Amino acid sequence: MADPPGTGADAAAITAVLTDVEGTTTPIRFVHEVLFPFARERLPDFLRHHGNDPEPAALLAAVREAFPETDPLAQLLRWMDEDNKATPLKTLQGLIWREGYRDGTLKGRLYPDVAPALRRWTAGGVRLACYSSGSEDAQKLIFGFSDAGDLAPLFAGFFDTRVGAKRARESYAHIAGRLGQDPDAILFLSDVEAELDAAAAAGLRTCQIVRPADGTVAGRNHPVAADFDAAGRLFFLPAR
Ligand SMILES: CSCCC(=O)C(=O)COP(=O)(O)O
Ligand SMILES: [Mg+2]
Repeated sequence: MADPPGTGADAAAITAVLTDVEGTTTPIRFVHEVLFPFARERLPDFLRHHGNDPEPAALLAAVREAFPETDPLAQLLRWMDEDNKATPLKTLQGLIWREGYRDGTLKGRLYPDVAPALRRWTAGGVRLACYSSGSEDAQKLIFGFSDAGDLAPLFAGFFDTRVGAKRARESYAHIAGRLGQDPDAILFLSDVEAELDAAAAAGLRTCQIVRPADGTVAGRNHPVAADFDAAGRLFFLPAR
């Protein structure tokens, strides 16, 4: 049987892996049942205590500018209800999670295949980067305070919605430029087909991670792997 497109021994070597978080490295339930409620519960108190600190104040100003008629706290809570990926909300969530990771209340949850694969791939010379709607800080925290130890030093880059939307081709072209890699030497791993379509349109190689525990449905347009071990085998990533 033919190899799926972009895979197989004759395909160009992968020199960088770009990974999504929710549904790819991390169970969707952890994000929606632990991280999001944690930030929602603490948001009013956080703004009371830190609303005048420079970073939160600038984020509140951005919310006010976008919705001058609405109380910023109400707008942030509405975005949370909608799982809206608005940059000020995602940045504030990261600031609130930081307190939880640092005081030991939160620990970043990763699927068990993720940390060993990331260690193998980077030890074998592959550059690793993350692209999530969660803020750059939130990404550093989930990998830095993960249940498999501090994995943040394995990453050469963290990218969030400030580079653009995850379903936009231009975002992936921008990330390839920032990583200094040819797009077709970068493998993007995600559970979401629309994100993979955008990455493929920018010339990146793609693999859909279809985690049974997350109920991900396999699409038709991209090679599919059930976990990082299978993705590594499909794309000849370093195996030891
Ligand atoms: C970086 S951990 C928090 C993830 C998050 O806030 C989120 O919205 C999930 O977005 P993703 O792009 O990783 O699906
Ligand atoms: Mg995802």
